[in-house]
Amino acid sequence: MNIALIQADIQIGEPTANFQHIKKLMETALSEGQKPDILVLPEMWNTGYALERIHELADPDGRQARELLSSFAKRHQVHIVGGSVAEKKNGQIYNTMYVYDAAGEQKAMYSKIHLFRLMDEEKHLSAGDQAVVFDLQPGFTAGASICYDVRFPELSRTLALKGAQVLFVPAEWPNPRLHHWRTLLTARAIENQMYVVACNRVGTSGDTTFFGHSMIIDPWGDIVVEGGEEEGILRGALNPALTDEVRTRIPVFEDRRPGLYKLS
Ligand SMILES: O=C(O)CCC(=O)C(=O)O
Repeated sequence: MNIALIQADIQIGEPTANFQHIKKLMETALSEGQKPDILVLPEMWNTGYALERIHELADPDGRQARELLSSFAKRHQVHIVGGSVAEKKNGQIYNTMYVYDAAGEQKAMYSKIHLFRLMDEEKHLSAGDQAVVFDLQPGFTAGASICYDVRFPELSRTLALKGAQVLFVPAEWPNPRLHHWRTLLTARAIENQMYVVACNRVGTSGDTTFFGHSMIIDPWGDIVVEGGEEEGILRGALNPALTDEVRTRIPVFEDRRPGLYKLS
């Protein structure tokens, strides 16, 4: 399965410009190079972290994002793991991922479970309350997570136990924590013997800079591809058989001792 990661710059508080920009980058991903089976977008690509104005800027019921992703997926027959957008639902704001299949049907929806206090997310957003997996193709299951979620091994392990063979991680992960980004993503891949597909933004918002370094890591922990710090499309491929191969070689899931992992 060929994947294209859209490592985009995002303009803070400018949803109209961001919608146009993301659409253009998705078109570029399809018009250049090998046609991808899956497009992946970064976190909060509609508004950026314009949290002070998020009630006014967020997409009501994610309608505009869903319309774009669904019609684009159908027209170009490509799966889209739609990063995440600020979505307004019942008066609350969520950081929500939508996933579409190549027929333009919504396959999954996931709202970020762990809100990032260092950026005051919890003051402005509401947290999701469900761990979500979805099938990319029959027999190849994916797990959803967003940015800060990757610091919680409990979530990725739960997704792996629910069948995930690949973990998607759209992000707005800034400097100076490149070391954490690389290490945590690699650890999640190795410990769960799954692909990790992480799409980070680039550019600057106020005095925060985002370093990109989107990456695909295989179930053995090797980096398949890693981006630089510029905007662009990053391409790589997933081999669904590799997860089973690695899990057979070192049978971590058979060797777990869940009965001993309790606090009391
Ligand atoms: O955990 C981190 O260092 C970055 C997390 C983050 O920026 C986010 O969740 O938006």
